[in-house]
Amino acid sequence: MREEEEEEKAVLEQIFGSSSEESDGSDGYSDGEREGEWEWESISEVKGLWLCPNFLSPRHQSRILASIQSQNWFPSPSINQAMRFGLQHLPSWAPPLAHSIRRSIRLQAHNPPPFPPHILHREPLFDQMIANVYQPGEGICAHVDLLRFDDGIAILSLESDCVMHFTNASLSVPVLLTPGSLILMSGEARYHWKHEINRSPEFQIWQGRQLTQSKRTSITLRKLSPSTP
Ligand SMILES: O=C(O)CCC(=O)C(=O)O
Ligand SMILES: [Fe+2]
Repeated sequence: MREEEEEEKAVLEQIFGSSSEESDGSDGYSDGEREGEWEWESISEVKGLWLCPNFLSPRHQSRILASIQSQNWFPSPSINQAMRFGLQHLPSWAPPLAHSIRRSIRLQAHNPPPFPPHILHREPLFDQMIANVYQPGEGICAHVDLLRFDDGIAILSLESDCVMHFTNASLSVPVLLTPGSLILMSGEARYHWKHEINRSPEFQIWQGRQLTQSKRTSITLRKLSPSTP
């Protein structure tokens, strides 16, 4: 095994556990420890929006955060975003994460599934990543992701709870994003609804409860549109 491959394997094992520990033995890496926790919920008001509240264990969340820190993606408070384009430039934990997303969807018999088959089976599932860091009070304005990105977007939340609102012309639908949760957007949710996080008050309210704000990190995984030059 080449040196880089060994290094890669070590990083993956550090983040996701060794394959002998957690592999199902059939299709490579599997986040075996988590499989019982994966429950996909459809957000019924927003077609194409799905939430898996316990996607990543606290241990796996910490390992991803430690990897981000060790690679110094955010060397100063003024830098709050890191982007990677191209499969070969994604962090080593991103492909296993994509694999787990696929596996979690295949394991559940939802109809329609959280990602439609043409997205679920594309290769690669994602080739672009953006990591965002939000300090307390910071969020993101209502937007639809750029069309240079294809359908089928995943957002992993880390460190702090927040409420994300999905809005269209007449409705605003709040969704609680807890650390370790993952949302998937496709179709209408991706193209016809805006998403936004307003943390400008010192707290957000979820079902009458105040959510304490602290630093939040999110990882958005997308696929570049085929037409992108
Ligand atoms: O931080 C988030 O959860 C959302 C990020 C987002 O919407 C984006 O990067 O387009
Ligand atoms: Fe977005």
